Amino acid sequence: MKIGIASDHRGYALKGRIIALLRNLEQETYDFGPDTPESVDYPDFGSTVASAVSRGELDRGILICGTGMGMAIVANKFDGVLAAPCHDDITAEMARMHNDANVLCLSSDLLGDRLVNRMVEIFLKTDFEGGRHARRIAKIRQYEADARSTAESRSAEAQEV
Ligand SMILES: O=C(CO)[C@H](O)[C@H](O)[C@H](O)COP(=O)(O)O
Repeated sequence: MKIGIASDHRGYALKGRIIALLRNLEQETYDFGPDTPESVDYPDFGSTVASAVSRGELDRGILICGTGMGMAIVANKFDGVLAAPCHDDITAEMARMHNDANVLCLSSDLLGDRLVNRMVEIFLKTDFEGGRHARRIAKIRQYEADARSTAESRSAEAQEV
């Protein structure tokens, strides 16, 4: 699986540990930064992984900030991205089974290393259940398509001034 990972400064150390885990699991892993633990803004790094997932260049993304919430908020702005801030093995499993999440958002401040390892493995190996859940995801995709076509028609209406 092609997996992209990024963090902010708070998630920098955990990013390194997850990259080592992904390599052990023989996943094709791409580090989207940052390269140092200096303070950065999570939208700058979350957006790089989210846009690559949106373009179909990555199968999955993993984003880490202090709580996981900022990364989830930014990642969900990108078409086709279903980013889930998960807190334990159950939310990681449900994010895949029911929500077909393609981006896992983790908290560096609140989760222990063993739990994070378990969550990452669950996130990678759990299949989407489909069925009634596919109908619900299709509705979310429709909202994205509607927003896209509204934006496109507004820009088509724009007059030169
Ligand atoms: O986005 C967040 C809140 O959900 C993250 O926890 C960030 O890592 C945090 O806001 C960064 O804050 P800092 O005080 O600049 O370290």
